[in-house]
Amino acid sequence: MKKLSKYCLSISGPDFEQCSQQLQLSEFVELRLDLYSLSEEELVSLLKTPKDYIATCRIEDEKTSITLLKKAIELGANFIDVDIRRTESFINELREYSSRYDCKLIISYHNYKTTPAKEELLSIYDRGISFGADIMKLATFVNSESDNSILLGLYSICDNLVAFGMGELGKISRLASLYCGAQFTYVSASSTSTTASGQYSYSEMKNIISAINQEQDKPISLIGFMGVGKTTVGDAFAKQSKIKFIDIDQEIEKQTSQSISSIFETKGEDYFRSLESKTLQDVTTNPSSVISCGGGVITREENRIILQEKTICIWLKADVEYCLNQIEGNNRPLLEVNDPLKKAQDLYKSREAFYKEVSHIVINVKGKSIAQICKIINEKINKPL
Ligand SMILES: Nc1ncnc2c1ncn2[C@@H]1O[C@H](COP(=O)(O)OP(=O)(O)OP(=O)(O)O)[C@@H](O)[C@H]1O
Ligand SMILES: O=C(O)C1=C[C@@H](O)[C@@H](O)[C@H](O)C1
Ligand SMILES: [Mg+2]
Repeated sequence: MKKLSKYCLSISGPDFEQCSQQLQLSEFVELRLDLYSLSEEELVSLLKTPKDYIATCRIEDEKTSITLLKKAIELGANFIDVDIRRTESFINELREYSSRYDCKLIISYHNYKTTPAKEELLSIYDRGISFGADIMKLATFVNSESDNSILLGLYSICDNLVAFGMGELGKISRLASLYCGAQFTYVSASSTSTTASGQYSYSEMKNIISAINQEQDKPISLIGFMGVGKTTVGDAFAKQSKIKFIDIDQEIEKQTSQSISSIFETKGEDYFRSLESKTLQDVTTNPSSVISCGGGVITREENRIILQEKTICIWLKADVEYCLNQIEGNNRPLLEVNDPLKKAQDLYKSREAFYKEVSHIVINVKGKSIAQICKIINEKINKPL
């Protein structure tokens, strides 16, 4: 089956004109056959839509519902939605009929009053799957924040699940479900044409998700103490993700044709810090990149603001001994003193709070291979959509 849109627009109708108008808004829709008043001809025209759709019919009378859903299956429904409270023969007949076509079965459970306990929801889920559901849908009324946690927590245990809360308090779960593993979420054509309580409108949901994606479309920056692995991990992660790698120290060396040590020696730390700030400012405009920073980048406030606001900032964290051990034999200008361990400890102490303040993600790297660190980065920044 081709990839479906994540937003299933539930068409409220009720007449043909309204249905047709709402249908224009999305590539994936739910046709609520119980909500419309259509002529036979209009119904057939609707069911023949080239859009992807779920056919749902909540008319009590099982004979009428079966006739309508079978028609939808024949005319191109991608899914039919059947309530778990229907008789077994109803579910079996439709499962058998849909399997003859390219149509999947959603078995749905609704509770318009409350969200049952996790164990009860799991047993309903199991029952739906044992009836042959391709997707099990759980929609329950949310009366408290913990109800949202119950619903969203099911995603870590159940596959092929679409679970979300109804009502105002449950609204956020309709969005969050996409980030937990739901294949799609239901939206309405507008705030006045919802088919269930708490639905976002299609445009509202798209705007929120596009804002979240934009927020995630920032370069990744790696910060942390000298020798912790920023350059090595950054380079490896960029190669693996096929995105650009920029190392601020290397960038400065390229631009000045001078080594970092030599800049420190001839022009001093302040001069180096200004070059570092300018370079950071320039390179953070590239969204698809990994930027490895120098260990002291967070000492300037202007840099901290950039890292925090314009990048997804990852602190590679380890103790000073680990870091020094990694750079043994390599010169770092700030550590060319009589007692490098003491100097490094003092530097670390003065910087630790800044690393913490600026970073959005912290990774303890001690004892982890470069590949393991890259895997963790991938998991932590993974974009759901
Ligand atoms: N997780 C790791 N496992 C094994 N070796 C590592 C790991 N991380 C870094 N190294 C090694 O440690 C050394 C220092 O790493 P790297 O130069 O990437 O640190 P850095 O954080 O960029 O330091 P600086 O702030 O001084 O630029 C390198 O030789 C690198 O190969
Ligand atoms: O910790 C620091 O202040 C530094 C770290 C290195 O990456 C270089 O940027 C330079 O040695 C300064
Ligand atoms: Mg480095």
